[in-house]
Amino acid sequence: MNVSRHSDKPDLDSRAHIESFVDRFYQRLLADPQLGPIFTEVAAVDLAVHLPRIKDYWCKLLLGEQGYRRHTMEIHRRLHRRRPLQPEDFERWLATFTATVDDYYQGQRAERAKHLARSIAANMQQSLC
Ligand code: HEM
Repeated sequence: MNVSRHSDKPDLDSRAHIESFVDRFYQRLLADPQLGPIFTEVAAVDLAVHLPRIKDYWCKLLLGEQGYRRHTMEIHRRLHRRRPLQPEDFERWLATFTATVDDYYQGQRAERAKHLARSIAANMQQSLC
C-alpha cells in the first residue's frame, strides 16, 4: 500500500473536492464513445440539473450530508428500459470512476468512494441485468 506522507493529492473529504471530482468524472463519461451517448442522447440530461444531483449524492455517501433524496435505482430501471445497460457499460462506468479518483485523489474517503461505487454498481447490475 502507498503510505506516502508527501502526496499532493487531496482526499474526497469536502464538498469542494467532491464537486471537482464529479466535474472531472463527467468530463470523461460524456467524452466516452460508449457511455457518452447514454447521457446526451438516451437520457438527454440537462447538466445544470443533473450535475448538482450527482454532487449531492456523493456528498451524502461520503460526508453524510442529507441533500440527496431520490430513487436512484428506479431512475436507472427506467433508463434500462429505454437502453438496456449491459455488463460492459457497468465495467466502463466503474473503470472511469476509479481512474478519475486515482488520478486526482488519495486517502480514506477516496478509497471509500471506489468501494461504494463498486458495490452499488454490482447491486445495480445484478438487479437490472
Ligand atoms: C452502466 C452504468 C451507468 C450508466 C450508463 C448510468 C447512466 C446514468 C444516466 C443516463 C443518468 C440520468 C438519468 C435521467 O436523468 O433520466 C444517471 C443518473 C444517476 N446515476 Fe447513473 N449510470 C450508471 C451507473 C451508476 C452507478 C453505479 C451509480 C452510483 C454509484 C449511479 C448514480 C447515479 C445518480 C446518483 C444519478 C442521478 C439520479 C437522479 O436524477 O437523482 N449511476 N445515470
